[in-house]
Amino acid sequence: MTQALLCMSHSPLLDHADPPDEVKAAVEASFEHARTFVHDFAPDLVVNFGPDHFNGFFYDLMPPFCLGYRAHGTGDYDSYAGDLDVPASRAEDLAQFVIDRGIDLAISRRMEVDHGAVQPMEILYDGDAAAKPVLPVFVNSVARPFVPMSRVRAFGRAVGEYFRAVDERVLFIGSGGLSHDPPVPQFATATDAQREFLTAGRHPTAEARAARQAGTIETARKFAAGEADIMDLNPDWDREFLAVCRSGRVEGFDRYTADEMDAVAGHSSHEVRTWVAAYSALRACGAYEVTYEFYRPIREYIAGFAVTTAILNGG
Ligand SMILES: O=C(O)/C=C/c1cccc(O)c1O
Ligand SMILES: [Fe+2]
Repeated sequence: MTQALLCMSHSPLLDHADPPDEVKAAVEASFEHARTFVHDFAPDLVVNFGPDHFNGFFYDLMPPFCLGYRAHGTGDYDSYAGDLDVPASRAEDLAQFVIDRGIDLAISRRMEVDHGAVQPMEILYDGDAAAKPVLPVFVNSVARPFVPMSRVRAFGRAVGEYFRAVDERVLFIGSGGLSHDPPVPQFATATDAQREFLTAGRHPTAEARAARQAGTIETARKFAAGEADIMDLNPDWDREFLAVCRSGRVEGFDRYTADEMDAVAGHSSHEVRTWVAAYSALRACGAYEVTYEFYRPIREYIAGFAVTTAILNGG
């Protein structure tokens, strides 16, 4: 009975942008480290805290957290398109446990997950996000209103408490960029057409999907060339966030507020909520130590890009 953690940034631009060779090599080395860590740990089960970018979750019904009893990859940006291997009765059991602890967790019997959720599993398992049994956990990271970070922490803690006494090797994954501000529309500033998409844009046409993706790819190209009008990455903010992860004092996450994150780290910096949930889950299992940390601000990927691993002390 043991637990471990892998938190990493994702970017749909990994295969659609061309950073300098040295950057690509450094990122690939961090992925190789993650693979070795996870393969050595050999999890029986993965708990995957992931965001969504208006591919699976829309404003017609937007929960702060949702556990999938079944899940299917949307295949956006050529990401994994297929069913995940979700142990449904396990998911039902976890949901009841978490709800009994006062967390209003939503559930889905037909969840759709996008690149943000599946990319770590794809990187770990040679493109196969169904390679391991996984409990897919959506953490709202792009669509206001956001719950306070203390609630994300409480949610992660409840998930961790469930696994503390379980006789299995459990890997908590958190998937999200640190500071970044990709061109995902905000409801408050969106056009009517964008608002309709944000509310009910599920299953777009191939043309609509291609246009969206081409827009992001072009923004990334311009951002790397210093020509895009999106907010810059914030390496200082990223390093401070990583320091809280490293400290083991997960209460330190509570000081992050949505308004300040938007202002200094970009509208998608909320993806660190997946990290907060994952680190809080691990902390609920015991004191931990961060065993690996990689960080680069990478404009080509529109991401403060980090990879960390952690194990329980003495683990
Ligand atoms: O969903 C999109 O169109 C863009 C997503 C994106 C871009 C850059 C970094 C990320 O973490 C993303 O999810
Ligand atoms: Fe993302």
